[in-house]
Amino acid sequence: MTHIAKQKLGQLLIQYPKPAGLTMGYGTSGFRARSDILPWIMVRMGLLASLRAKVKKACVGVMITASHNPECDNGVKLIDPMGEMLDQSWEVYANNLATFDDNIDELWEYIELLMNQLNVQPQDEAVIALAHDTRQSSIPLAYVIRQSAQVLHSIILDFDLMTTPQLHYVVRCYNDDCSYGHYTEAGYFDKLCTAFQNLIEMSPGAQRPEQVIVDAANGVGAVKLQYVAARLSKLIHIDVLNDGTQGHLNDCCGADYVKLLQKPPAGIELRPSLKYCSIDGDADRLVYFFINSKKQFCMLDGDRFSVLYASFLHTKLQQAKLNDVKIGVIQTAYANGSSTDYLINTMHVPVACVPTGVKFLHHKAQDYDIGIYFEANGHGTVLFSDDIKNKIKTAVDDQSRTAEERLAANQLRAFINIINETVGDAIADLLATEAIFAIMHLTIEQWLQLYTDIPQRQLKVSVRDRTMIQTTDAERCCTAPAYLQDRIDQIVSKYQRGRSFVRPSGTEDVVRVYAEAHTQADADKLANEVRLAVEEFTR
Ligand SMILES: CC(=O)N[C@H]1[C@@H](OP(=O)(O)O)O[C@H](CO)[C@@H](O)[C@@H]1O
Ligand SMILES: [Mg+2]
Repeated sequence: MTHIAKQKLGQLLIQYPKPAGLTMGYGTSGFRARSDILPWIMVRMGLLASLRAKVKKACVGVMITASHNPECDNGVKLIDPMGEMLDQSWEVYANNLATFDDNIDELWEYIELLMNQLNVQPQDEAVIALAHDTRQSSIPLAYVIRQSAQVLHSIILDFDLMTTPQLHYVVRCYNDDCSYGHYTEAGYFDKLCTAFQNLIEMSPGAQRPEQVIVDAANGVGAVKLQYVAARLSKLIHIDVLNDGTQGHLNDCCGADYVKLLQKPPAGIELRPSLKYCSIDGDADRLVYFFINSKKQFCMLDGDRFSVLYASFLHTKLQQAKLNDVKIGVIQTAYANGSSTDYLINTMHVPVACVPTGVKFLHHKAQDYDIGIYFEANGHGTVLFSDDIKNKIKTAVDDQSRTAEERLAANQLRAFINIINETVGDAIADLLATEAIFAIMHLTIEQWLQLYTDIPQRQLKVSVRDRTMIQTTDAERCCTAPAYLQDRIDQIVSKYQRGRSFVRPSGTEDVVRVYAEAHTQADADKLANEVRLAVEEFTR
């Protein structure tokens, strides 16, 4: 049996050779690169997913996507049984597997060593949930995963075309005996749409949600949103633009484009008093935007969702008389300084700062009864502890409570069911936000007015070797190259409300520069000065 498995793997190594001299690492969001150089890494990841599933005796997910990257790129990320990102300790195995060339004896020896260490057998059961985005390269890459996972006798559940958060959701449901929902796409839509409808219908005086126009980045989210739009058409008017019928994936559109360039997607003429959103290529990010009466472009990013959700949840907890609930917001260094200030000093909500990457935010959010996490780019969700879920459920059924208290508890329960707790989910976040607008009678302008962003600028710098840049303190302080941080401090000190940091990207071959200052001109100037310093120190 082992002999046949080794032989099959040997054939895959010949069929999908590793390009000479190529090194790759499991970054912020798995492996990502130009799609034509990826098949060999899929061979390794099919094996890794199988081993993980055997060890956990549970289904694990494999998602083929490069999210907001250009269409020519692709990538692969693994999903752990509870719908979380792959445990960090396993990134080491991913990286080790990626170092092997196409020598079958050496690779097989390592696989056997791992199986020994992990105490699993090739014939142990393994179930892998596989899905992909709309990229042309995705289906062939998913096929390589399938072939390689079968070497170790894995069973493949093929979910075909899905958003990343949908796959996280179905993996969780499959392993959770469906207590989180049914492990199908229909189950996913059912849970979210029913909860949205319940929340609106149970809330007296809720306004009918206003029309929302969504730029779907020409990606997988377009198809899925169209389904939601049709299903909820009596309650909310969702229009989908950039639906993939004409433009290219993420090309001058999508959440990353809008957030980074702080302008609307190309070709969309914004009309006053309408509200717009952009999602990204795998539909796990969301940003809102509109044009104000002065014809200025206004954008609401991930930081704004944290504030909105914290405020809604806080209000409902108070109305439900559920006290002593530990709410916290988790941000990264990219969060606008004004949002952090508003959360801490106006809303009195504790804020934690962690390194970039959803895995860090998600992990930290588990420390709270209600942990709200968002990256500034619009990726985020809310985690509710079992304890708070039980308290809310008990409050709903508690006849000794007033009708108002029970209603608030019921609204919380419906809100929890809209949210995809496994990972940030653009569709879930859109429905949650629209429900809050309707219940709280809030307009997008009022949401924006809660605080004023400090002007900011992000730049990408191409350097010889981005790993020369090392950081600490949730990436806010640079430890290498020596004296670069001193230089940054010196530059920042010249600017009113200045703040800046640099870090190597985990998904692109660039160093990212972030800068904030009192005016946009100053933020641009500060970012540029820091860029020059990075170039000088990495020459
Ligand atoms: C500044 C920024 O937005 N960085 C993004 C980006 O990571 P980088 O490591 O910065 O390339 O892609 C990640 C995956 O989508 C996302 O988690 C992260 O927030
Ligand atoms: Mg994404």
